Amino acid sequence: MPDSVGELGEFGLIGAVTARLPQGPDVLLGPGDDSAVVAAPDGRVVVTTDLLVENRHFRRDWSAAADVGHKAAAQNLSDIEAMGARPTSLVVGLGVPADLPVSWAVELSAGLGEEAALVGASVVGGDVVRSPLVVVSVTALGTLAGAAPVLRSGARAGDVVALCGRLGWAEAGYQVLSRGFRTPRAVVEAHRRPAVPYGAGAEAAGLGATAMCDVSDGLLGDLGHVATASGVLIDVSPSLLVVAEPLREVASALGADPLAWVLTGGDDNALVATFPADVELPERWTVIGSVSAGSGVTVGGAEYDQPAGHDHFAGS
Ligand SMILES: Nc1ncnc2c1ncn2[C@@H]1O[C@H](COP(=O)(O)OP(=O)(O)O)[C@@H](O)[C@H]1O
Ligand SMILES: Cc1ncc(C[n+]2csc(CCOP(=O)(O)OP(=O)(O)O)c2C)c(N)n1
Ligand SMILES: [Mg+2]
Repeated sequence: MPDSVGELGEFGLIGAVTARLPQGPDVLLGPGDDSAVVAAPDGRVVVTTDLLVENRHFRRDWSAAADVGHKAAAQNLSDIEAMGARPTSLVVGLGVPADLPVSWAVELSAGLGEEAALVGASVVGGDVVRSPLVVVSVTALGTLAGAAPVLRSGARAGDVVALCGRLGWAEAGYQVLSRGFRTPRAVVEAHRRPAVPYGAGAEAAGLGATAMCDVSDGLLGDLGHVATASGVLIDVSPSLLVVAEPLREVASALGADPLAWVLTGGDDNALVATFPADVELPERWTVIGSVSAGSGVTVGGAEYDQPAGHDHFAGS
């Protein structure tokens, strides 16, 4: 097989990336025709899209191709989870330079398929195009299986705020990678591949979550969207947040504040939801704050005076 995608050509590349994509039970027709066909017995489709651009979301010298595939899938699958839905399928728009090794594109595609398979979802189609940088545009479809979607707008005064998943890990990884280090491995891996708490979205919906979103830009920033959409004040209690040991270790080596990474670091794709106060939460959900009348997000009752999370156009 030729080494570069340019030598292989468009249709050779499509053949190579679709060769190893297992198809799950929701797929009626997978890759190969003009469109795919996916079952939606519920009569509604949950759909979301997120774009990953080389050097903005990942670097090829920091992440392997499979890591980028896992990340691109995870970032979209977590948005489906955040509606209280179950992901069923992904379609992938892939822009690649002509000199990209074929193996890189194939491993990226395999990473997408493997991450999707963690929730029983499948890559059902896509597109390839020549591009000066690697660009991965993923659209995810999901099903609510008869349930109501959990919106950002449903939080009510008196609710509790609960978190499922890790926060601050990817930011710690980004900080060490930015300084040319490759360890601690756990945080570097967290930057490369988010650990989405699959199934927790539908679980939260079943427990009566009133509002939910995934934390892609940073906890305070994303809770800000919930507070605004719901017309409430959300307070996060810093004493209820876990600052894991690897974060403390990295922060002390870099002279940084690990709590700031937990509060504002992006890329972890945890789920945060509000629930009526009498909810009984499974172990993987932790109460981290409360909802009251008012507006905005506070930390321990006080305004937070640093940027609340990632903004692609901040400082531009
Ligand atoms: N270019 C766009 N055209 C239409 N809707 C968009 C566009 N970009 C973002 N949105 C919508 O705005 C909302 C917020 O987007 P974003 O912050 O990217 O959400 P998320 O963090 O869940 O990916 C989403 O509902 C998204 O679909
Ligand atoms: C090379 C590199 N630089 C910086 C970052 C940090 N970063 C880039 S985008 C982002 C936030 C999440 O991405 P976005 O496109 O805003 O996703 P969405 O909120 O739409 O899901 C973060 C923390 C990174 N992951 N990789
Ligand atoms: Mg988005």
